[in-house]
Amino acid sequence: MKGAEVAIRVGIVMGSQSDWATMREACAPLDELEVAYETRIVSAHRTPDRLWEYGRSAVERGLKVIIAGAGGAAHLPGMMASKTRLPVIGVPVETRALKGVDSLYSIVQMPRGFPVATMAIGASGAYNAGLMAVQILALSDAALAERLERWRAALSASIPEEPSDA
Ligand SMILES: Nc1c(C(=O)O)ncn1[C@@H]1O[C@H](COP(=O)(O)O)[C@@H](O)[C@H]1O
Repeated sequence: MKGAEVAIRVGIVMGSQSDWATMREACAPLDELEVAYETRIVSAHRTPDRLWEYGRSAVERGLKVIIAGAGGAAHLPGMMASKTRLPVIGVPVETRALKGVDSLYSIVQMPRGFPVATMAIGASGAYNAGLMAVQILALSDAALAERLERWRAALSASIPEEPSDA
């Protein structure tokens, strides 16, 4: 749900347009569970002033959670976490040279005091980042918690008990 009328609670930022193919996966659970979000390209390396302003204004703009995805020398999630007290969920984007292990290590090894909740590499990590944002918001939103419970029950029910050849 790309927020127009409703309050935007989740900010999805990524280091480059080239991350969008991965980061769009984070939108799926937010759309399904009716959580408004915005998407922005913000780079610690290429647009440091944009990063600073985004992190500085995030709380006053009403955001509750930030999802940050980047690849390679992925400093964006950590730098975002240094600028805002909002929870930052990091998504390591897969890279050609090092398969995203470079991104993962860049994001996950934060110094004590400034954590980034780091997901798995790639599209599944981005999807889970969206879901994690929903879970955080559901802590203080009973209607969302209810939708999330139903969504989880439906997912569990869709998993077959036995494997099949089909
Ligand atoms: N890791 C970062 C940051 C950052 O961390 O600030 N800014 C861009 N990038 C990454 O560079 C990769 C290649 O970007 P291009 O495809 O634009 O050359 C992307 O995965 C992006 O996240």
